[in-house]
Amino acid sequence: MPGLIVRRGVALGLTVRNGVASRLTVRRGVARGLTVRIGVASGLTVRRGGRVSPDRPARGRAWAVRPDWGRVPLDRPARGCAWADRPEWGRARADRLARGRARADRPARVVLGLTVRIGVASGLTVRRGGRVSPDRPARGRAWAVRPDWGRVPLDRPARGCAWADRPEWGRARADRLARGRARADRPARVVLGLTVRIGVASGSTVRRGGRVPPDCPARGRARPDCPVPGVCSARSPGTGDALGPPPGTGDACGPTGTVTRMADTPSVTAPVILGDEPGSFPHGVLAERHPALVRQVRDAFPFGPERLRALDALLASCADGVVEPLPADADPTGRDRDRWARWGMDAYAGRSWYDVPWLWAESHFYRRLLDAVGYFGPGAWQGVDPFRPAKLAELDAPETDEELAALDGLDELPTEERTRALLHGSLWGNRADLGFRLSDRGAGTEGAVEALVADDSDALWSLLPAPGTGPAERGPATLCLVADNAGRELVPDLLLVSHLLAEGRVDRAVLHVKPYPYYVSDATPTDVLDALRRLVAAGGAAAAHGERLWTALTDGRVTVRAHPFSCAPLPYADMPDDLRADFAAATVTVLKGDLNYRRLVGDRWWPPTTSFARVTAYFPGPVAALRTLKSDVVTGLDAKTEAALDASGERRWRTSGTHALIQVRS
Ligand SMILES: O=P(O)(O)OC[C@H]1O[C@](O)(CO)[C@@H](O)[C@@H]1O
Repeated sequence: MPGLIVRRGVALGLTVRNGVASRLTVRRGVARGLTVRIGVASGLTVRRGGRVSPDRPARGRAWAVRPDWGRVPLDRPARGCAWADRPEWGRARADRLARGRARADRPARVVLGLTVRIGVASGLTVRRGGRVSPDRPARGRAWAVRPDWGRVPLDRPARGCAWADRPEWGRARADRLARGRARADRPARVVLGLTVRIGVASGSTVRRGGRVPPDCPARGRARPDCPVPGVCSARSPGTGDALGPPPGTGDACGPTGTVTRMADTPSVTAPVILGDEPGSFPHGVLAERHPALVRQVRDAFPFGPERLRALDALLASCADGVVEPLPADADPTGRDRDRWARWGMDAYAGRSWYDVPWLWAESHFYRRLLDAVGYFGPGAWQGVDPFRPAKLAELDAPETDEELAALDGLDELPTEERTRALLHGSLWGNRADLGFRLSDRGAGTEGAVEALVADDSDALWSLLPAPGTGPAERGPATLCLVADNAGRELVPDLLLVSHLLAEGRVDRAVLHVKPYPYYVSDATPTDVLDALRRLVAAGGAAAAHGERLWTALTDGRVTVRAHPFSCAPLPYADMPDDLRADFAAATVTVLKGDLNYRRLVGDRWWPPTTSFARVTAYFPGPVAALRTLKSDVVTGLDAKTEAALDASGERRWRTSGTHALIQVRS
């Protein structure tokens, strides 16, 4: 219903947090501060499509008011009445003060806000080694104490005694509460901290336009009978794609245009990972890896002036610019532009690459890179995979020869061991990722903790029929394997499929690959053919697998699918109906790799002990993840494993690819 919504509210909150962590320098200090911020902002956002995500200030929870000029992104106020309010004049950024309910405050048109903050912080930091500047914190200036377990990055407290304190258990993040003196608090190893927060926030939001559920605007508090987190426009016929809820939230549109949580999706959620924290892994991917990739592709082909200009423009944009709509010539059919519009382009165009969900930004980068090289044509470069030379080089590498030759020895092993070896080959094959190698020079260090941080392989095997039982006795068993990288990952994936077919543990396999080159080495149909040829040409046991797969492809027991959603910048919770039906029909769906994992659980700052089964409850059938850890998101760890990883001193255990997991939801 088009309309006007006015919201007002006041929230009071008190948070007391404390923590102790251990190792290394000693700093002591007490800071007291009082900040009063008053902001008035007005801005105008023009959107097409009229989608409005209403505010969801839950009962008893504070919410954020952000007086930004112009663009207003997500506010995610903390659980337990912390609040977020950052009156940045200029580029608006997301506040992620703590885990908790997310609230989208996007299409705000006029925002008035008043925040009073009172803070007391005291702390003790112990450091060994490293460089310590004892003269800061200076008298009269507050500084931040952050009782984080694990990595402690930059704190930049505000001028005039503002203070930042964000006791996240898990990965610490930068606080950039305001411009002002920065102070590096990095290699702290022992941190004791106590934080008291007292907050009062009041604000009002006025919105015009869009579709607003009339029963939801709360006064002071949201009404408990107002569970609708977003409003949908009509479904786009034939695509199955949902329109309406903020892209990447995991919400979906029901057929009537109302928003529903995906069935069984846990109501508790966590902040979406963004790339806006200098020094963080996602930021490094956007700020360093992407420009490096553009340069690499630029040097690898004899592109003409037009392509070179496009690559240079992408180089300038991807590190410092904003997301731009797809140009008209990027997609002669127009279909892809429509898809990207549904996948969030309208909401994100004009925003910094760093301020949109990291998954979205990263995925979109690859789409732009293909535009720049002329992949979508028309022209001589149409359909030329810019990553193919690297993929082929990997297939031809001596390491691949060695791995294929080792297959000959596998036949000696009992079936169970062979099955395990092939599963692990496929799992660890995920480390062979060309994009990842661009920046991961430190990977390879084995830590004190078991490399496999979760192992549900027994549960995986229990989903498949026992070897030797035929489909006549128990109905056909179908494996959906959602592949990840080509080359040295795809080869062991194919070997696993071939083995399971040979053992009679699956009768059919559907191999999902990407419709176009993506994340450097992700497998496309062409890469499947290259891998198959490589197997057949290798001789020995490898060739036998290659021939078995060849036959299975020709008789339909193995099929290859390249669904457009495989290159969508969204979580699987937003998958369209036809893909959902595919997964629903499978006996089990195995998702390979890091990117698929991010999309499966949602690319969010979950506490690592969050139940994998809960966050994947929306998935339409039994699902397994085989992944080496190459980005921050992780779920399903037991508390002991998490503690051991944090205590291990391997600061990059989430991102270095040294650890892996096999997780299953039956
Ligand atoms: O090939 P994979 O395992 O999906 O890994 C790709 C991953 O690599 C990264 O680009 C970083 O290593 C992540 O952003 C992404 O999730």
